[in-house]
Amino acid sequence: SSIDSSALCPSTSFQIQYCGRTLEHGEAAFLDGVGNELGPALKANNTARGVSSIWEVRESPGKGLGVFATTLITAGSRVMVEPPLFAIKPPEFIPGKGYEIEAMIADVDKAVAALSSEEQDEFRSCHEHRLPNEAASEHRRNMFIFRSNAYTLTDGKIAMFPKIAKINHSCRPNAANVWSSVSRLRIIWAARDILPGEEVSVTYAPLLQTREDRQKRLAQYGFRCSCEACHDHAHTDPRRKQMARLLSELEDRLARKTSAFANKKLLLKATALVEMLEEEHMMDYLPNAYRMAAELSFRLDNITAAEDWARQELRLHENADELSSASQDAVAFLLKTTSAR
Ligand SMILES: C[S@@+](CC[C@H](N)C(=O)[O-])C[C@H]1O[C@@H](n2cnc3c(N)ncnc32)[C@H](O)[C@@H]1O
Repeated sequence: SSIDSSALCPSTSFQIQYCGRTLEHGEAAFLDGVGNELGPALKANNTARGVSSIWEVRESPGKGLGVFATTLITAGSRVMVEPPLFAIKPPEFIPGKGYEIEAMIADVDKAVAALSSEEQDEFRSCHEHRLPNEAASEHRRNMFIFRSNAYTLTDGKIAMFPKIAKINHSCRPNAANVWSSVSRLRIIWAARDILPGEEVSVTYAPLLQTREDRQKRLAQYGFRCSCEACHDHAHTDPRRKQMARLLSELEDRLARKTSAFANKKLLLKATALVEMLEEEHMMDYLPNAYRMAAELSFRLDNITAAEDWARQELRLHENADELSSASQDAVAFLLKTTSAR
């Protein structure tokens, strides 16, 4: 049997950060050193050891376990920060077919065997989804757990984040899920205020798709999403299609030279896209939309507007990690804009 690569990547693949990391190793010793590298905000919320004053893991009706806020988690603040427990290099990915499970089983078993017994317990506490034709035996259990929870990395490796793996999916998630290749940490931050008792959610599928397409992807995890965006699909599907259309048109046009006339029209579209994304707190797409509005303003010689948009982009990247390459890239853009004054 084989796995579709997307099944190992419970999130959209926006830009460099999403589902992607330049992972080298997942060392537990790194956990304690995290705070120093990432600054005071992260130190306060560093939950890598799973001891948190701001969230707890408990039963989520119909979803198995889930992560719940125990206090108000304000928009923009970090919910969870975790280094990889381990990562493996998968066999070759065959387009349209996926990875050969058989070829991965030994590597996953070996990686799990190398963990401490505490870490093995943590790994085995993660959800295991098997397809109906996959026998209920101990054999391959590690592989099934891995497949149900791990994230694909940009360097081709696949990694396990057992605490973050307890977060359930929503097509209107309240948290953003970002990999910082610089800090080698996966960071979950609040896309909007998360109220005490509210479940924390991330997305396992690209959000700018119709309900039907999202459900197809989510079926790989053995559930059917019943979030409010899915319920309300008559309204959300056309909006998400419209956002996807705007995004692809803007990306396409901005990759080329544009006239001032075109820039004015495109800027209106970028602003409309930003508004729709902001309404739904879609943090996977917003930084890109802000950047496009900034770039168009810049092309139109409106430096003040370009700076404003660029600052909005930077703020979102910094919510995750001010040291990330995305933050640094946004700073570079802002500097370029400012020096054009
Ligand atoms: C990465 S795990 C999330 C944590 C999991 N609930 C647990 O008990 O460990 C993914 C699994 O959680 C469940 N799940 C996640 N989001 C869900 C949702 N929106 N509705 C129903 N089940 C969901 C599915 O069983 C899925 O295979």
